[in-house]
Amino acid sequence: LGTWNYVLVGAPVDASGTEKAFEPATGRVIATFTCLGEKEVSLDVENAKAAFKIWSKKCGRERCQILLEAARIIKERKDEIATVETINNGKSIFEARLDVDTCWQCLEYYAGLAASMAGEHIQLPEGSFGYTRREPLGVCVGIGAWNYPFQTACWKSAPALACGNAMIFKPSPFTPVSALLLAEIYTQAGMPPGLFNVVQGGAATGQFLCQHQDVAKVSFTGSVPTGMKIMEMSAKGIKPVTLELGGKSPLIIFSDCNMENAVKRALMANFLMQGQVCCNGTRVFVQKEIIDKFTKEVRVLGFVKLAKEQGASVLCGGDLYVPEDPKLKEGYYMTPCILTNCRDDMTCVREEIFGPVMSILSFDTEAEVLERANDTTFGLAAGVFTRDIQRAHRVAAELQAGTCYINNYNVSPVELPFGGYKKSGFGRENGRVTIEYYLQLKTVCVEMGNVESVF
Ligand SMILES: NC(=O)c1ccc[n+]([C@@H]2O[C@H](COP(=O)([O-])OP(=O)(O)OC[C@H]3O[C@@H](n4cnc5c(N)ncnc54)[C@H](O)[C@@H]3O)[C@@H](O)[C@H]2O)c1
Ligand SMILES: O=CCc1c[nH]cn1
Repeated sequence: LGTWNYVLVGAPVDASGTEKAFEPATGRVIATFTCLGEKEVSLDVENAKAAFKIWSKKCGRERCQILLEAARIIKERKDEIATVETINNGKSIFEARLDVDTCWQCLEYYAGLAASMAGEHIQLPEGSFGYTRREPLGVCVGIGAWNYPFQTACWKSAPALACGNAMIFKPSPFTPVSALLLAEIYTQAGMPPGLFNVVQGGAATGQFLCQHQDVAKVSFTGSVPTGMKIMEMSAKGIKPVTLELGGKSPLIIFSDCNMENAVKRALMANFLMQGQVCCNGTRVFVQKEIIDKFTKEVRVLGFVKLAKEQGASVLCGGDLYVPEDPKLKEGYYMTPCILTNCRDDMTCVREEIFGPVMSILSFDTEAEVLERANDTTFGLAAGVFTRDIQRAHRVAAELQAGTCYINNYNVSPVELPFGGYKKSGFGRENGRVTIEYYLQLKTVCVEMGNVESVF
């Protein structure tokens, strides 16, 4: 790929230094970029405001057409986007391609909704009436984490743009590259310049964006500590905020489950994307009667899966791993780790590790496992494996999590809302409900007769 130097908005006038982006597989520097300062951020907001004026006047059908064209281009450029993502993020090309699929699907989905957004007509006495208009918020800011760089940019921008907003997106400084491809694609599809802008930088640049008086909303994906700061800054400006934060999600496996499915999905719930998925089911509660069988099977399948990927005999221990290929010697690797005999009070069970580490915990009864599963400050996701349909729904209803999976884990169809309970955040991405987070409601009250004064 060579080395890139991106300066996105004119010449930097008060930029706060540069950052380097790496290829985790080899450790090489693939991009150097300027972290934008307050003046560039303001210039970007001005550009976005100008674009918003044009875009917000378009009808839903017109916005739909442009989003559909962008979705088509993403499909056409799928391999290129996935390759960039793999180089910069380190995920496998197979997973990166799946991510890109979720992105064009997201654009298609919100394109479909764009044309159907409508208010209500309400009849009042004496022929008077009211109606509601669903209006965009203005310039929205999206701030992303590094684990799903292109997907996060799409999941935030598609509903925002479909609703008629502009968006300024700041990717993580670890993964600054693929969001630029999205900006290029949106422009190619026909969006006005400045409607979707990418701003590079770290915490300081993020703060300038959140604090800008003309920013109407912030949608943030990242860790709980940063989410708290974003919420504080947004509160000062009375700005609505969406927080998509971390988790430590429980996956409950009852003894009556289909063992093969439970084992396969427990692996997916922990080792997808090197374990760096926010909703991973890293606390695996297994009912006592089957814990020995489950532990044996999960290890066997783990060995097989890894052996296939790496072509070698594999450890299951969370050690640093140095590949034999000399090109990969400077990269960042560890072997997947399965911990058994865990207790609820252990740090590995309580805190988000954000790496390939599965903790297996034993339980006896449904009531007990529910109490233990919910005993966390997080509430992003949860899963249950059982053949008992009543129990499946009873448990899903009791789990304190924004997404509950029954007999599956770690699927994120764009049609279903995704987001957290408790400290895992609030607001949603995906699904019809997300348009509520990018629209404001105006009531128009219309008098058809004469009016009196009480004075
Ligand atoms: N719930 C979800 O949908 C979801 C999805 C992906 C990742 N995550 C979570 O993200 C975390 C990992 O991502 P990370 O390490 O990049 O998170 P992070 O909180 O360190 O950084 C996220 C983003 O915030 C920016 N940032 C940092 N400090 C800031 C500040 N003071 N003001 C404004 N912006 C600031 C960073 O530059 C980055 O772009 C994990 O906890 C993971 O669970 C959640
Ligand atoms: O990392 C969390 C976001 C996500 C979950 N599944 C796909 N993307």
